[in-house]
Amino acid sequence: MGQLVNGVWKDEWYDTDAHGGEFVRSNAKYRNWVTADGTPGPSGEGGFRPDSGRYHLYVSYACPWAHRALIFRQLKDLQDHIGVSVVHPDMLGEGWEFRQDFPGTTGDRLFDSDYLRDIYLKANPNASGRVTVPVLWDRERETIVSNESADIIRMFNAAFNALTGNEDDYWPEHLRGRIETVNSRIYDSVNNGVYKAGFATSQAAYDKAVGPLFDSLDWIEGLLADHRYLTGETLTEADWRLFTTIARFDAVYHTHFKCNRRRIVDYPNLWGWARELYQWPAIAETVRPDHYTRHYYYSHDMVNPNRIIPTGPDEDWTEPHGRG
Ligand SMILES: N[C@@H](CCC(=O)N[C@@H](CS)C(=O)NCC(=O)O)C(=O)O
Repeated sequence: MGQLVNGVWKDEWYDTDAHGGEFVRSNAKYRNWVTADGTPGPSGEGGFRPDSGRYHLYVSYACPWAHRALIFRQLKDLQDHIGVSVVHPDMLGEGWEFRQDFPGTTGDRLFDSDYLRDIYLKANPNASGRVTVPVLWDRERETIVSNESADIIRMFNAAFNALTGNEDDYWPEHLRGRIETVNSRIYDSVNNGVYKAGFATSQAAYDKAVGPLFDSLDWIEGLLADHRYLTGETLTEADWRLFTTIARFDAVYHTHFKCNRRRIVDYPNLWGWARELYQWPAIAETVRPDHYTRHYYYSHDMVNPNRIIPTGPDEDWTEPHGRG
C-alpha cells in the first residue's frame, strides 16, 4: 500500500497520527467527464465524446467504489462499448497489481502493465497521490478521464444513451435534491463511515465513526419501511451507491472493520432491499465475495496481521426478497 510522489512509488499508508487516529480519505484528482456531445461536464476539460471502444475501466471486484462503476456499466448496457481490466485482490507494498493468479483477474488488457500505478504514470509521469480504482481511461487521448466513482456513474447514466439506446435514468431531474441529501449522509456515515471505523487508530476516532454509522443504518431501515427505495418508489443512484457497501457489510465490515453492533440480516427492510438489488438483472455477476473477503482480510495487515481469512457468514442472497 503506498502512493506516488512526483512519479516515484513510496510504500506508505495513510498517516492517521496526523489526524488524531482518524482515517481521512484523499480526494480524487481526475475529474473530467464524458458527455453526450463532448462539451465539458461539471468539472475538468471537454473533448471526451461517448465513442464505442474509446474508454476502458480499471477496477477491483473488492472495491465498493469500483463496484458502483461496474454496476452502471451493466445497468446501462455498456459492456460492448467500455472494456474492463480487473486487478488482483491483494493490495500490498506495490499497490494494486495486475497479477493473474486469482479467478476473475484479467491483467492489464490495454498495456500489459504490472501495476495500476503504471496507468497513472502514463497519464502523468510526475503524478503524485494515491493510486485508486476505479479509473476510467481514454484510449484516444491516452489519459485518465476520471478516478471518481460518483462522477463515473453519472457519466454512464447519461452520456452514452445515443450509442446504446438505453434511456434508463438513475438520476432523474425531479429527485436530484432528495438524492443529494441521501447521498451525502450515506457517503459520510456509511460508505466512508465503515472505513473511518475500520482504519481508526484511536478509540475516539473509532467511536466517532461507528455511532453515526449505525444511526444511519437505523434511519435507512425506517426509510425502507415506508418506501421501496431510498428516495421513494423509484430506484436511483442513491440505492446503488449504498448497495456496494451493504453487499460487503456482514462478510467484511462487521468483523474486519469492527462494525459489529448489528448485521445487515438483522434489519428486515434493508436486508430485503439488498436482496432485491442483488437479484436485479446482470448485477449478481458483479458481486464477488471471493475478491472482497480476500482483499480486505489479506491486504490490511495493520488491521489483521496474521492475514487469516474467516469463512464468512452463511447468507442466501438469492432468497426471494419479498419487496414490491
Ligand atoms: N473517491 C474514490 C475512492 C476510490 C478508492 O479509495 N478506492 C480504493 C479501493 S476501495 C483504493 O484504490 N485505494 C488505494 C489507496 O488508497 O491507496 C472513488 O469513489 O472513486
